[in-house]
Amino acid sequence: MPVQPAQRAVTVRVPAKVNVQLAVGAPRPDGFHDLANVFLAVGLYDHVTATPSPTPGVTVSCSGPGSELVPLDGGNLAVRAAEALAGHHGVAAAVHLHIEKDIPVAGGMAGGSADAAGALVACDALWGTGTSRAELLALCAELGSDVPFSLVGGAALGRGRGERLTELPVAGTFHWVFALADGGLSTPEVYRACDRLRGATPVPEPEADPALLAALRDGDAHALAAVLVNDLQPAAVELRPSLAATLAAGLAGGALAGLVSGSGPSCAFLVADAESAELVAKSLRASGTCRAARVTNGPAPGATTIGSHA
Ligand SMILES: C[C@@](CO)(OP(=O)(O)O)[C@H](O)COP(=O)(O)OP(=O)(O)OC[C@H]1O[C@@H](n2ccc(N)nc2=O)[C@H](O)[C@@H]1O
Ligand SMILES: Nc1ncnc2c1ncn2[C@@H]1O[C@H](COP(=O)(O)OP(=O)(O)O)[C@@H](O)[C@H]1O
Repeated sequence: MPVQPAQRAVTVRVPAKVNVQLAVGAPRPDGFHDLANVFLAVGLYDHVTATPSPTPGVTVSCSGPGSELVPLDGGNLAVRAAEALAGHHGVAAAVHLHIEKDIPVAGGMAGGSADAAGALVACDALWGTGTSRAELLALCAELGSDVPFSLVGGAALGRGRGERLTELPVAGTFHWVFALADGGLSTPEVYRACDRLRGATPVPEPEADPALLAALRDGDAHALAAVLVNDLQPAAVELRPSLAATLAAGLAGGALAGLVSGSGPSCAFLVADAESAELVAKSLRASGTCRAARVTNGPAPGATTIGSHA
């Protein structure tokens, strides 16, 4: 039976992520790095709404914190996603995307990737193109290394440049506090700084840590805290030395462990429970070492359609 297109606007909710392990290999000839990237989706969300447009093409608007930093042209990853889906199916795109931001922009929490995954799912429903999960994942991987995970959510190990996913079992809920920083860090610049800091030191093949996978599977926050690791952290801290004080403030405030989230500059603190999360967030706010502190938890679901509306 042909898929019936939705006539009205479609809204999709998409989560942020933290990398609980980010093992980075040597640079590849194509400029990317092979990774063992253990993603955990957390409950800070952007919302992407796709509305039929009377004129051909893809337009975008954005609201919420940091929206002034989001490009509103073809450089927007959500616009590229809608264009890629239209191209894949040979349909003419005529859509307006609205992004309601809550994921910090350029914060190492995959906000642009989330918006791309959200736009794919929203446009697919709006256009009734019935794209299979496998096709969606392939489109995601073309858009960016982190985009497949934004679609899938939960927890997953990303191999290759992070786009080849194996979903991971997780028991229970892990509680987190994110310390948000003013301004962003450029992902390519952080990878370049990582290479520079390593110099001629031989770089081992990145491998997922079995103890970390077991901690996720067992829902053991103390065990996870002992093995959190981000190979990009020294580079992020070198580019933004103030992150050292942020990391120290979270630990002094009672976090089990802290690390830079992906390429930064957001810092993620794993805490024992929801009550400790509030205390650590309060302590971080009082420390003056971050712009804001947000309490959340994971795993969170991936891109989820939350409604079709007028
Ligand atoms: C570091 C991570 C950790 O999950 O995320 P963020 O913290 O930035 O969100 C990712 O590897 C970012 O993934 P994403 O932001 O999708 O990167 P892409 O658009 O694919 O690539 C942007 C640039 O980052 C570098 N890059 C990215 C992925 C990778 N495995 N190796 C790289 O060297 C390359 O310089 C590339 O040109
Ligand atoms: N929809 C989008 N939301 C946020 N940033 C976007 C978007 N589309 C493109 N960008 C660009 O991507 C850069 C990285 O943003 P983001 O994905 O939020 O951070 P990170 O790569 O650190 O996780 C931004 O500086 C911005 O120029």
